[in-house]
Amino acid sequence: MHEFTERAALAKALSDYIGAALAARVARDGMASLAVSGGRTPTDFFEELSTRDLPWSKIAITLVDERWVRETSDRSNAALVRHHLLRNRAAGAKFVPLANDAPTPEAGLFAVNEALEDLSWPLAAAVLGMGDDGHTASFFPGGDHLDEAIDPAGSLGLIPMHAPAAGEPRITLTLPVLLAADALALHIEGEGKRAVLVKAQGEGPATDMPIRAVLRAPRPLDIFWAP
Ligand SMILES: O=C1O[C@H](COP(=O)(O)O)[C@@H](O)[C@H](O)[C@H]1O
Repeated sequence: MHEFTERAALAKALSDYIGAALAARVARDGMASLAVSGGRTPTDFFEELSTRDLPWSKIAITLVDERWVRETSDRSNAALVRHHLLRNRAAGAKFVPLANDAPTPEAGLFAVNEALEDLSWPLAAAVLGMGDDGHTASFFPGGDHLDEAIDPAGSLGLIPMHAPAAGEPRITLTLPVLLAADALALHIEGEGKRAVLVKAQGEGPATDMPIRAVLRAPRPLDIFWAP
């Protein structure tokens, strides 16, 4: 657990952490991939990371999950990445969105999977967020494909998700893909999210608070929190 008194300090430390993972993978393989979350939390982190001196032309960025909306929607995680991360030095990175013009995630799944083949796998780094209901990525309580998505031995890398609290249809990377990342971070801010984290660290089914599937995985998870 990395705790900060200021959100700006968190953004710098998380950028150091992710930047180191990306640089190490580029040094080893000549390329690296990063998956980031959407929502409201990552804006400051994205803007800080975008200024870092990294080999961006060798780095591909995708999302951990996406709402199945057009990029003109203010709900689009891809739009958030384009506005706040793919700028400054990071403007040279390749971006592979998780949504396309198909009417549903099921209809668009094949094309997204094909586009993701351009990334280098496993991910060098993944940054997760967490909702107040304990969802992470689009692993929502009550999700129609939740069991498959959080199966650590599952064979799928990308899966559609429909859930009562999700707002719109979703598409998400699955747990095994996220757990395979060289560096895995959970980025949360505010006292409310900290209380949700403490609750998730207690007992109970992972399907009630799907972040538990990550917290209980046998691999390191770096949690970044600021008030
Ligand atoms: O819907 C989503 O929510 C979570 C949490 O978002 P936040 O607004 O509470 O930061 C996010 O991690 C996920 O990527 C997004 O699709």
